[in-house]
Amino acid sequence: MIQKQTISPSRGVKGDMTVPGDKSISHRSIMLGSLAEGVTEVHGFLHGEDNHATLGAFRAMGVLVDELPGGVLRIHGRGLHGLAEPGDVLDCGNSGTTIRLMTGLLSGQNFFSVLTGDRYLRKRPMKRVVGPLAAMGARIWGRGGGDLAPLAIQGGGLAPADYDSPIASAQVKSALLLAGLYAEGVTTVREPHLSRDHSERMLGYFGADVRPFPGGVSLVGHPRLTGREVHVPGDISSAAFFMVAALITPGSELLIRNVGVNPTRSGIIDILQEMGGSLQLLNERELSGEPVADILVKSSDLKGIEIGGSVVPRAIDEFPVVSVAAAFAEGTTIISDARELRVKETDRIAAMTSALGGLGARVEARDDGMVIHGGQALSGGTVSSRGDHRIAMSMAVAALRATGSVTIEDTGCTATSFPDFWELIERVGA
Ligand SMILES: O=C(O)C1=C[C@@H](OP(=O)(O)O)[C@@H](O)[C@H](O)C1
Ligand SMILES: C=C(OP(=O)(O)O)C(=O)O
Repeated sequence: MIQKQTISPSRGVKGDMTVPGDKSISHRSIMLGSLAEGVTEVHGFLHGEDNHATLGAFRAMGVLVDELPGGVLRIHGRGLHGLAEPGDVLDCGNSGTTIRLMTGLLSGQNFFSVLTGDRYLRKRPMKRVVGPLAAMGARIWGRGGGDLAPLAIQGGGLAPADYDSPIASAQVKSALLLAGLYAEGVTTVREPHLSRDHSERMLGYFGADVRPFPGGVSLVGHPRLTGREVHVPGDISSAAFFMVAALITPGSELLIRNVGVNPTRSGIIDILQEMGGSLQLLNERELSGEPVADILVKSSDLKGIEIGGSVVPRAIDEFPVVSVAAAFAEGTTIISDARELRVKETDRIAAMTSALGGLGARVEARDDGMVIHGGQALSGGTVSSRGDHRIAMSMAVAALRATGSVTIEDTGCTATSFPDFWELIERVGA
């Protein structure tokens, strides 16, 4: 699945498009649909490898899921206590969201399970969920003293959590909330900045008693979840590649329809607008408890800015493509407070510094971010994604404005979050 792609400079990114469904919301729809009573129908589900890993795990625990025409999923919920002990190791593939959220959920089950993943996932830190879940009473074993997958879990007998998370991580928060479903009493998680709140919203949508408050969220254990129809909006993290493509390529005008603009995810819009980007939100509405809009983007002269603090978790997956926007902006962009980028599918600070630098951009890596001196022409050349979907797609965007063709190596990874990325980018002007 290695593959490579060559992209030539573009003469404009134009059209009217949609992006596939939100990856985070798609994961949660399978999880909560499986734990609910009755049927959940999921429209707009993201059929990517990460979400299929989650789907496979629930099927392995006895959940019946039909695939209807148009990619719609019909999940036959088994109720909070209806999952069966899986007969084999559950493979989370490349997906951090799958393994961390499942670790929480499986901590609440009265059975034994083992979670693993691919060679990238097996290097990512799991102590951030294993530690607080163990404090709730879960028994979890893993390599590296419990920090690395495979993880073996003997769940059950949980006490509620009252946890101050040192990092703003929706995966940590969600793992504890999912475990909290199985604890008698109120589970509370606080975080330094608000991370994406899809779990809270969907738990509420399925009937759980969830109470967000400034600085955190509480959940009452043992709820009764009821199956519902879920309409998944387009993934803003996928739309972000097209936003930056249109902004940096002269002569562009692009309408991206039906994008999720939940304020805990829309940091990319704020960042690009502050850089001087022309992005307009049209037709704002709500879909299954999530805000949605169409986004009109026009080519713009961007300028460098300073990025840090609470916007970082609101745009955490967009920093690779933000660094591309910054490379084509006038002046310097400084990204801080983004140390988390070092523990994603790959070290995204190192990967983008090397890929952009390899084409002639002036980029310095910092411990917790990057400094990008924009306005330097980027040449053609060959770069590697390092097996990380967001790096591959960000470099495809950079290639649209390079002075020669750019070959991106190891592009099969885009199937994790955006299987038709290459067709779509070609359709709008690559
Ligand atoms: O909860 C989620 O769906 C996600 C949370 C984020 O990870 P962290 O919780 O590690 O910040 C994000 O990077 C990931 O792509 C999806
Ligand atoms: C970090 C990501 O996902 P995950 O943590 O689920 O692997 C991502 O999609 O950029």
